[in-house]
Amino acid sequence: MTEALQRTALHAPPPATAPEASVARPLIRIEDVSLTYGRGERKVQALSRTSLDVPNGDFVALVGPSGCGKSTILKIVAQLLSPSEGHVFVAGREIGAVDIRIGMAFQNPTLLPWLSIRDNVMLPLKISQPFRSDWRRKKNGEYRDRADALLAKVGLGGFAGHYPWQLSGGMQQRASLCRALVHEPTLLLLDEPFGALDQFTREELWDVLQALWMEQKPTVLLVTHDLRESAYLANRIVVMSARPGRIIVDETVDYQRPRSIETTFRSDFVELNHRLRSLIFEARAAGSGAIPAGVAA
Ligand SMILES: Nc1ncnc2c1ncn2[C@@H]1O[C@H](COP(=O)(O)OP(=O)(O)OP(=O)(O)O)[C@@H](O)[C@H]1O
Repeated sequence: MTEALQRTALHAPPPATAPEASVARPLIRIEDVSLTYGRGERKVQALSRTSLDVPNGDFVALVGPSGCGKSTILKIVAQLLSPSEGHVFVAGREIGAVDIRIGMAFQNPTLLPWLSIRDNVMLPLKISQPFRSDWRRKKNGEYRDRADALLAKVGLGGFAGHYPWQLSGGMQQRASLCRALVHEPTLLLLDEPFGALDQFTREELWDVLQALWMEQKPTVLLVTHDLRESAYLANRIVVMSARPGRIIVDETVDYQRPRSIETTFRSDFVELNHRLRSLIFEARAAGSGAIPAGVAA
């Protein structure tokens, strides 16, 4: 077993039969989930018996080799895809049985070009309950104030009336974070939200996201290729094997918050990054879903 692997906590999901009263129920439980895209010769197995528990308010980063199924996990949790096998539970009930508010942000800010930044940010209030019922009554008052307050928090106070094309990529991504959080979601799904930004803008947005998370405390699943980003932002970093992906390592990150760029210069932060890097390197080399040498099944 490599030193990197020996030092890393292994993921061990609690048994499905654990008595509810004695175990804090996770907000999200992914249990033995497999997913295969397509059929016949075009079949691609993206996930293989993946299990993950995410407690309410946790901040979990998913990292792993390209194509290992990270975005597929987000899509399953967002109910855009159904698992081929296994189960997903939300607040203890099969996914779909409970309505929870979800916020999402992607690498591409996906703002609607014909709407102002404020109107883009207010969209979730227009389309999701319980806000939708009050849309007509509150859109020019409470909802507008809520969007403006959030925009001010991320440094876009003077840009509410601008259109997306009048903003830089980093500013658009700030607006997209506001849109993901304006309806105070229980669950925030982030798929490489800063992947297209330069390093300095990206680091600024880590701070923005950290501050918003500390204030609202949504449960976050963040997919990222940036290991520094995962260690800066998350409470836990979950490492996946190469496709078909499964979780091979679940590492706790307990740096005090708020973290700052100075945190990233600490020797233990740098060491953690090296360790994650070598894990992913080994997972890539193992390929075909094989578990890197030394990692217990
Ligand atoms: N709609 C689809 N149809 C067929 N195969 C798909 C589809 N979506 C994803 N895949 C395949 O499933 C595997 C997992 O894809 P996924 O996007 O979840 O990986 P990922 O870990 O997020 O990748 P990356 O890090 O490169 O963004 C990949 O091999 C991908 O090619």
